[in-house]
This record gives sequence, structure tokens and C-alpha cells, in this order.
Amino acid sequence: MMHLPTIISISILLNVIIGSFLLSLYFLRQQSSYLYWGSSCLIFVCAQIAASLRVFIDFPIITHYLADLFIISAPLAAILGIHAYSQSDKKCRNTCAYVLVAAAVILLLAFDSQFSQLITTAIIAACFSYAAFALRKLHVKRIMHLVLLKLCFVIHALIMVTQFSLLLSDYLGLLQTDLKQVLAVILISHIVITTLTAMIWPLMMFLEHEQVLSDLANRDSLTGLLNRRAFISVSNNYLEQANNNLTKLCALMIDIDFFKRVNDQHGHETGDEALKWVAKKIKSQLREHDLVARIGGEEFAVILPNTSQAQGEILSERIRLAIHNDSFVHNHHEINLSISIGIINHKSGTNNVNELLAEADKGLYKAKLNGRNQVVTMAF
Ligand SMILES: Nc1nc2c(ncn2[C@@H]2O[C@H](COP(=O)(O)OP(=O)(O)OP(=O)(O)O)[C@@H](O)[C@H]2O)c(=O)[nH]1
Repeated sequence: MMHLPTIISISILLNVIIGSFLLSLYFLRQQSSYLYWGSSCLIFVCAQIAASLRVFIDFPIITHYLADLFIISAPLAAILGIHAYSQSDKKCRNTCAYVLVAAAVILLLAFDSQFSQLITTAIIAACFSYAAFALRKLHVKRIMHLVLLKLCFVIHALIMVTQFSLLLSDYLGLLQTDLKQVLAVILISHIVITTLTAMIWPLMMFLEHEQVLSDLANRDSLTGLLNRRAFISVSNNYLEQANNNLTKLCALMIDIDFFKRVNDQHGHETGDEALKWVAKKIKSQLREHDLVARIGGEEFAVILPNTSQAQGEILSERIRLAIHNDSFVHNHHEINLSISIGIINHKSGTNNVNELLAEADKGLYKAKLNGRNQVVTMAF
């Protein structure tokens, strides 16, 4: 059997560290989800300290009543944290306050009886079930962390439902056995899983914000493709590798034909949707390690590593046909789009991707002059 005081001490320490970290993030970024989650960790610490005092003092208003209120407040604060992240915490704040006030009144009438434990357990079981449900509102890219968090809440809710059933059976005199051991195991699970939940949340938030910052710096916000700066930086690495390994690499410059007409005839919003559609079409024809970026208004660039000129031409033709043979449909309007492509195969020793793109651009210019909707290959 695990040593309960040791587990409580470790949990208090971890929750103090995580809670303080989240509160300092709140003061730095002024995002209330950090305030709620930080408070949730510190309230849970207060709950553990108040409940642990039962061994030393006989003062149930603190060791039972206050401890129970803290135990209920911790998941309520976590729920507010979830809603604050999806900016829907205003309505939820009142509901949480009502639950807390109702619990405070009911527990005041029964805080020194077995009944208080039943009420506390029922409320936190409901809180954890709701928290798992509320997570659906979070739009995060790291699904794995979200699944883990949901799992923690669901397991926690199940543990609390088990405790509630045992306590109720005992209260009604249906059980002949001593519940002490089982309740101790449930208590340990409650402490461990709360601490685990407190650890997953900041990790998920941290990685999520890193992703947002990285996207802001490296991605085109309309299409989600790389922007010019990130594209040039990664392409130069690809070029260096191609030179070192003596492998072939192709660069493509792609431009949508007569795109001004799309904007003029259907409006800028339709033009934006058309850009997204073309970006998707281009990406759908590429391999995972090919690079694609939107480097200008209606201009895209592609780098194909480990690709010979013949392979690059086949792929360019595939991209062109994917757009030419399909129609972009928006607001019930069917719009036929086409693209022109300039392609160049790199010459060993070329170490600046801008040189390659300039050559591919010459091919693109020729394709436009020749009547558009075609691929033109350039050679060094
Ligand atoms: N909707 C939308 N339009 C854009 C964006 N960036 C550039 N454009 C438009 O793209 C059009 C580009 O037009 P042009 O450079 O004249 O070329 P084009 O009409 O595509 O003709 P060719 O390239 O010669 O075939 C302009 O009307 C720009 O306003 C954007 O982010 N969204």
C-alpha cells in the first residue's frame, strides 16, 4: 500500500509549483484561463492541507467543512479555465457561483456527518463529468493532449461515482465490510489523477501557444502554406543537402491565370476562397517532404527534393491538370481556373534558392506569353 502522507506531500508540492507557474503566466499574458487553472491547483492544495489537519486538530469547520468546499471549488475553477480558453466563461461563472453557494449552505447543515461526504462526492463527480464534456469546445491542434485530458476527467468522474455508490450503500446499511481501505485507495487515485490533470493542462497550453507563434511567423494565414521567409529558409537547407548528396532537385513557380478577373467578377472574398482551393489542389499532388509556399498574391513556389527534370515535369503537369480538370465552386458559382508553371532543375553547386526561383520565374513568364495554362521547363 502506498504511503498516503508521502503522496499528499508530493501532490501539494507539484500543485504549488504548477499553480504558481500558471498564475505567473496569467500576470504575464493576462489570459484568464491561466488564472482559473492556477487557482484550481492552489485551491486543491488548500483542500489537501485542510483535510490533512484532521489528524492533528478536532476542528471540523476547517478540517471537514472548509476542506469539502475547497475540494468542490478546485474542479469548478478548472471548468471556468476550460470555458475561459474558448471565451465562453461569462455565463459559466454564475452557474459555478450558484453551485458553490448551494454546496456551502447544504454542507453547513451537515458538515460533521457522513452525508456531507456523499454530497461532496456527488458534486465533484458531476463537475468532472461536465469538464470532460466541456472540453469539446476547445479547438486545439494537439488532439493527443486533449484526449489525455478528457481521459483524466472521465476516469476521475468514474472514481467519484464509485466512491458515491460505496458511501451510499454504507449509509443505507447495505454493506457489511469496512470501507476504510477502499476509500484510502480512492483518495490516493483522486490525488494522483488531479495532479496529473494539473500537469497536462499547462503542457497542452504551452505547446498550443508555441504552435500559434510558429504559424504566425512561418505560415500564410489565408492558405496555411509556408510563407516566403520560411520557404526560402527551408529550401536553402534542401539545396545544401542536394549539393552534398549529389541528388537532383526541382523548383517550380506557379501563378493563377487571369486571377484579377475572378476578383473583379466574383469579389475579393471569392478570390480568397479560390486561392485556398488552388493551394489545396497543389498540395494534394505533392509528397510529404515536398515544400510548397504562397510567396505572392496569386503566386506559389514549390521545391521537389530528389526529383529529376523529367519527374518534375510529370508532377507539374499533374498539378496543372488537377486544377484545369476540376471546377472551383463558391456560392453556387462554378469558376474554371487554370495555372501556368515555370520549372527548373537545379545545377549542382547552386546554393541560393532565389537563383533557382528566378530561373523558374522566367519559365513562368514564357508560359504566360505562350497563352497560359501550361508548363515551361527552363535549363541552366
Ligand atoms: N482575393 C485575393 N486577390 C489577391 C490576393 N493577392 C493578390 N490578389 C489579386 O490577384 C490579382 C493578380 O492580378 P495580375 O497580377 O494582374 O494577374 P492575373 O489577372 O492573374 O493575370 P496573369 O497572371 O497575367 O494571368 C490582382 O487582382 C490582385 O488584387 C489575395 O490575397 N486575395
